[in-house]
Amino acid sequence: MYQLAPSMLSADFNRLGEQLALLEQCGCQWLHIDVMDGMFVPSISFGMPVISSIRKESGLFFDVHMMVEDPGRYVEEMKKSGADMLTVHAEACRHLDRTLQTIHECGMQAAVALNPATPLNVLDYVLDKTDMVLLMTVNPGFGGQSYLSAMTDKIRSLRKKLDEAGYRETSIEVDGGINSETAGLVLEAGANILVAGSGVFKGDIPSNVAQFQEKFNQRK
Ligand SMILES: O=C(CO)[C@@H](O)[C@H](O)COP(=O)(O)O
Ligand SMILES: [Fe+2]
Repeated sequence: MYQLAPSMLSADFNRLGEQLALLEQCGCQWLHIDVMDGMFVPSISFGMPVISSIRKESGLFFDVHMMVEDPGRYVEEMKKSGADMLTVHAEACRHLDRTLQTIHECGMQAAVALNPATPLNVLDYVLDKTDMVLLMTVNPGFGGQSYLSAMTDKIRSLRKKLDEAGYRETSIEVDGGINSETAGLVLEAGANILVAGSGVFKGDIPSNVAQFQEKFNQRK
């Protein structure tokens, strides 16, 4: 399954409802929502009130990326706000296994995010509780950065690791610097969920989305 997950951080917040509706009209199914606390990453973005508000109108699958220290504190509230999947950073969790378990108990899908410099072996004992792994392909905190080329090998190694461990169904999401040029590289390496902020919202949204869909179609 391939999915484009447009990152709301790059949307025009004056026209948020309109732009989210347009994504659905273009055939998108996912929305990537970056929650930043000014501690785990330097920026502060948005939180529960914004998510609850867009949930009232949107049928998109809410893929919430928690760039927050100790994200286990917010699992229940995120569920109430309308999150479908909660992604927590391994670097931000003192008890990663427990946090993943709580996310499942609250009825959401659970994902683990890794910063570019974090090794894959932190996943070794939590794969049975992980529906998706998010590999950061830039350092987290800001949209509009360039793809780190060293991440292509990391994606490939993760796909191999998941295959060898019998987790062929686990998704690999990549986040940061993904556009119609880098999309081919990450798909070839084994990613199947592509987050794109500027790659979707900068310029003409329908034609940007169509370019990603074409890349997916070429691989089917
Ligand atoms: O999590 C983050 C940034 O920390 C991302 O989800 C960005 O929003 C991606 O933006 P682009 O690199 O695609 O512009
Ligand atoms: Fe993100």
